[in-house]
Amino acid sequence: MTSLTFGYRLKSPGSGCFICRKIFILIPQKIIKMAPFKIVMVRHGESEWNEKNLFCGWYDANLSEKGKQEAENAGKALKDAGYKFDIAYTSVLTRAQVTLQAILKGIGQDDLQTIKTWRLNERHYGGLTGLNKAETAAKYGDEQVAIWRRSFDIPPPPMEADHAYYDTIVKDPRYSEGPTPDQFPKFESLKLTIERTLPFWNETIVPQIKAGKQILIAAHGNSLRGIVKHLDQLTDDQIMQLNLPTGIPFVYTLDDNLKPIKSLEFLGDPETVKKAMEAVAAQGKAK
Ligand SMILES: O=C(O)[C@H](O)COP(=O)(O)O
Repeated sequence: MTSLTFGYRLKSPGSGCFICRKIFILIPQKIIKMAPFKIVMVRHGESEWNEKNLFCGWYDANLSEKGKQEAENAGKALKDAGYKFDIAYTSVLTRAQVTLQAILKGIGQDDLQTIKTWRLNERHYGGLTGLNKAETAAKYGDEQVAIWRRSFDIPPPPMEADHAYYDTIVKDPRYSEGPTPDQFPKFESLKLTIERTLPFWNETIVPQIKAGKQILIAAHGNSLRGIVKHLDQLTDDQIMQLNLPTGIPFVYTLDDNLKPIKSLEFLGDPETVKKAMEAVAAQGKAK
């Protein structure tokens, strides 16, 4: 059944009152209008490796104490704004999943259907994984680190088989169902990240949006930057400027063609969001 929806919907189609259900049934298909759609995304809370300022990528860092608090706050912000979801998507990495669980607990939806996929993982930081970002900038220069962190298509150096975290990542059983060995990255630029995130967005998430589902995605700084670039059709230069803060949910309002009517609306005080974004940008500068 399809619902007639203008503005923000708090319940899934058909879950409303008897009269509303009747209206859904009686409205002829051709005048049914679904848009605007809303989708909520959130970067995980601060991880223990964010706290230590280490390139993390596919290393499975836990949330720091601050990150757990951020995740709880994100749940509170969504609860206060009245959000309920029909389905959630996250990566296979702990920091995103724990953030999602804290949010779902906060909004009273602990048991929400959740899909986990490696395609929403953080970008793979290759040979930089485990290095301190400020120390790397001191060694190679702020400019080089900015290129590694934020250029669209220049990747970091590969993670070779003798890298300290190679086995931990490549042999991790969570990847037994994918990526396949030839898909398994040794490094990723944002461009490469988008190449594995976008098929999941298009094939799995888009049909759910179009079906009128309320969706929450808890993922990572760069997998989400890829989705933002795609939605807002940002140029390769424009996306370089975007730094997503940890643990602050943001909302996209999309039209029938899934073009943004409103982009990146953070559920947070603008000054706090601005400072958090600046702090992320500054992580790659030598002290
Ligand atoms: O993987 C990481 O190190 C971070 O989660 C994202 O890092 P970045 O902001 O340096 O791209």
